[in-house]
Amino acid sequence: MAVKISIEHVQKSFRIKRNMGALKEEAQPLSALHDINLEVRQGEFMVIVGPSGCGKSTLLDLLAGLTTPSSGRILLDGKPIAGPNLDRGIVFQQYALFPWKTALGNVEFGLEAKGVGREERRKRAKEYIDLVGLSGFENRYPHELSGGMKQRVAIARSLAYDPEVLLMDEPFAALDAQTRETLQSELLRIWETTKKTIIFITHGIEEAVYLGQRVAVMSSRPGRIKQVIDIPFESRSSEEDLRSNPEFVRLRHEIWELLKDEVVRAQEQEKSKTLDSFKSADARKGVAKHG
Ligand SMILES: Nc1ncnc2c1ncn2[C@@H]1O[C@H](COP(=O)(O)OP(=O)(O)OP(=O)(O)O)[C@@H](O)[C@H]1O
Repeated sequence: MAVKISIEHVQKSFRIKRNMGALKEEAQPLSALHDINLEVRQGEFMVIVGPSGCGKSTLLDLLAGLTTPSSGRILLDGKPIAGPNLDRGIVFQQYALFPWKTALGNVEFGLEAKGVGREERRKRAKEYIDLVGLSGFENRYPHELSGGMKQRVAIARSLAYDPEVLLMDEPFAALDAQTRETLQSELLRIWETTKKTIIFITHGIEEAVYLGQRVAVMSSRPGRIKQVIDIPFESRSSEEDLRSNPEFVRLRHEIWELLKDEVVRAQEQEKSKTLDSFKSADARKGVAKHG
C-alpha cells in the first residue's frame, strides 16, 4: 500500500512563561515532541497511544495543519501539509457541533464549504446520517441528542465532505463504557465501508488494540515514538469477541509493558509542574508580604 502520511523528524517546542519569583518572568522552551518519525499507509487504521501530556494532541494539531513543526516535516501524498484543508477531517473529544443547527444541518456544513449544491448536499448528508446509524434523528438539535449520538453526528460531518484522512483525537473518551464499545465497533464498520485512512489518538490500551492495525506507542514528554506494534487480526468487526481472544490479551499486555514506565514518568512530571507553580505562588506572596 502507498504511503499516505509521512512524519519526518518532527519536533515541536513551545515557549512558555515561567514565573521566577520577585515578579520576574522568563520564557523557556518546552519540548513537546522530539524527532517523531512515522509512516501511515493508504487506508490504514493507525492508533497512537501515550501517557497524559506526551504530545498526542500536539501531533494531531500538526497533522491537521493547525500548527507547524518547529523542525522536520509532514507530507500528505508526498506534499508538505501547509494548513487546515478539507482533505483531512477531524473529530475531537468534545463534539464541536453547531448548537443552532440540526444533526442534518451539522453534517451539511462541510459540504456547503466545499461548494456542493443544496439538493446534493441534503442527499449526501442523509447518506452519512444513515451510515452512522442516525436515521430518524436528522432534525434533532445537539441538545436533544445523547453524547454518543452527538459523536456520531461529528463523525458523519467529517466524512460527508469525503476527506482523504480522518484524524480522531480521543473521540470516545467522554462517553460511558457501553456507548464507547458500541461506537468502536461502528467506527470499524465505517472504516471498512469507506476505506479511509484513520489516525486515532487515545489513552486507552484496550481501545488501541481493538481498533488499530498498528499501534504507535509514545513516550512521556518530550514525546517520541517508542515502538510501533502490529495488530494482526484479520477481521475486527466479526461477531467473535475479540477482547477475550488470548492474542488480544497478549498484545494489550505488551503495550502496557511499554507504557507503564512512561505513565509513571508523566505523573512525576505533572507533580513537579504542580510543585513549581506552588513555589512561584509562594515567591509572589513573599514579595507581596515584604514589598
Ligand atoms: N500551546 C501550547 N503552549 C504551551 N505548551 C503547550 C501548548 N500545547 C501543549 N503544550 C504542552 O505540550 C505538552 C504536550 O501536550 P499535549 O496536549 O499534546 O499532550 P497529550 O498527550 O495530548 O495530553 P493528554 O493526553 O493529557 O490530552 C504538555 O506539556 C502541554 O502542557
